[in-house]
Amino acid sequence: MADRPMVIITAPLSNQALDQYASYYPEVVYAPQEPGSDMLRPVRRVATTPQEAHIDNLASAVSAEHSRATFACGGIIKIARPTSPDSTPRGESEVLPSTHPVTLRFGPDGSGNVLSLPADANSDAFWKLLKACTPASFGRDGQNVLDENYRKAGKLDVAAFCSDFCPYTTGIFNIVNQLLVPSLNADRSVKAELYKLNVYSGPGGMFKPHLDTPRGSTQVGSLVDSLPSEFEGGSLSVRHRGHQTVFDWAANSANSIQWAAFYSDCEHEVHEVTSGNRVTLTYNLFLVPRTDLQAGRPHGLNVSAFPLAQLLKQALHDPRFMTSGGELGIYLAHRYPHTHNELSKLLPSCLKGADMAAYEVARSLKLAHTLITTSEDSMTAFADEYYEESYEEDNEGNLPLDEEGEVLDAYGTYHPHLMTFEANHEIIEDCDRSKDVDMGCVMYSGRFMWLNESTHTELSRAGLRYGNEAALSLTYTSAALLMRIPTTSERATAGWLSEDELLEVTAEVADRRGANLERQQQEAEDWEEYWAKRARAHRQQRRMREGW
Ligand SMILES: O=C(O)CCC(=O)C(=O)O
Ligand SMILES: [Fe+2]
Repeated sequence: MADRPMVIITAPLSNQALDQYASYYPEVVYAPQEPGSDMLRPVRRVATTPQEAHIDNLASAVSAEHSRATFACGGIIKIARPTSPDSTPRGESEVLPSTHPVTLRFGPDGSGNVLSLPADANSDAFWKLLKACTPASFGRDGQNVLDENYRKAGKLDVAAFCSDFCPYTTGIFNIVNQLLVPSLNADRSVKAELYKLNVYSGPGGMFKPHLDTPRGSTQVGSLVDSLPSEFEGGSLSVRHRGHQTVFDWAANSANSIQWAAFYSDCEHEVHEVTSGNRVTLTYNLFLVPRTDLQAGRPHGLNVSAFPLAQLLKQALHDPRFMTSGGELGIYLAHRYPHTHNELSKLLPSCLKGADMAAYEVARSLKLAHTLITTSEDSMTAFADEYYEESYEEDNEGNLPLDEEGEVLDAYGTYHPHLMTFEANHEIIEDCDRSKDVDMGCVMYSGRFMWLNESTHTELSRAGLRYGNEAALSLTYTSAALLMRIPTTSERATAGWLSEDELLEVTAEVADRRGANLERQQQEAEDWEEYWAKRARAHRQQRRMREGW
């Protein structure tokens, strides 16, 4: 096949699949998928054509954006105690921000009792707080459950307490805003809404791995403030795409407020509190329109300065890049809450970090683009149904299929969303191309190239089942951005290429096609056999993973 399938980065390969694969791509370098794993994956392919060089460059720009993406941040604010200046070393108090002790009022009407933290854990006021708390439930399989093996904590709902601690005045909020909402799009900001007071008491207080249940489509994250109250243990681990940040607050717990903020799609857990009381305020972080813009103030980022934008531009100018057009795909770094079939409504306004950067790049280059869901859970049922009805007739053979008609990529890996994508295409067949983006669908062109891998299926499995509240109608989904790359002739019309460049590449392609026809046929047969084998292995893996 002269046109080798152009999918560049995808799921790991098993050793078994390697031999066959290597005969087609001898230039690939393989490395273990993770330390100790016997699964290997291609990590570097030496580009042999201009087309491959563009794809390599774009892929590394995407991975750089993703790895830089900040998913959690945190800090400390000392409690200044004017009555006992010695409790805070001099030099330190000058450098670190400080605040006053925190006053809590709680009780049925939020005002019956008063507790000022820090306080003696054996004091009456402290005991009253512990007594006022009720056991904290969490969401499991759509139900609110109390299970002390999964979460052992007390809680006060927001209506049952008030406090004079404010994340806005202490500066926490500004940091969260700067770090978690990149200033790409100057008309957005984040707002914190107080959610609960929790007490994790030692020994035993903890909350096992979970994702915070999204409480609205604009929720982007959570903020936890640990109030001054001494405890041991109780560290908070936050994970995202194989990276982990641990917030260990025990050492400074007695006399400071310590905080952490993280994106909603980060799995996190509170490790066991071994002694003392870990008292926290939790806030939900929502995206809101920014209101502090000043007329004439420069805002917004120059998107064309992104490496991805520059490289993509170069590629579009090159007549040898994706000659017959296609879809360039980027799996998003974050997951987003959405209701079924409503992804396009909620996104892109909620896109975060690297995802937003990629989206803005597509937009600024005026490439048709869309966001598709890639979560198996929500979409396979739809895809299967579609397949039953009409997939076979509609498929032109552009994508490799296994014996069951599942869509595979060039490495034989099953991508459920490709099927979904087909289905979308069918449904919007008659619609106006210019409306594709609004409708959340894209014309199917038969060519997909992925610039990165989807890692979400492996990560945060707990998040699918455990939330901090029973899930309502919202769930998290993995998603991908697809950009439609125009064919060379479309690019010539749009001014990306000159007529001469176009003629040159058209002649080149015609020559190559003629000379290689016979070899193409042989290779196509080999590929078909390879895909069928790979699909069998993949299905077996899936069955094993899902315990069929
Ligand atoms: O207390 C913490 O550090 C985190 C609590 C938490 O994950 C939650 O309330 O959902
Ligand atoms: Fe949580």
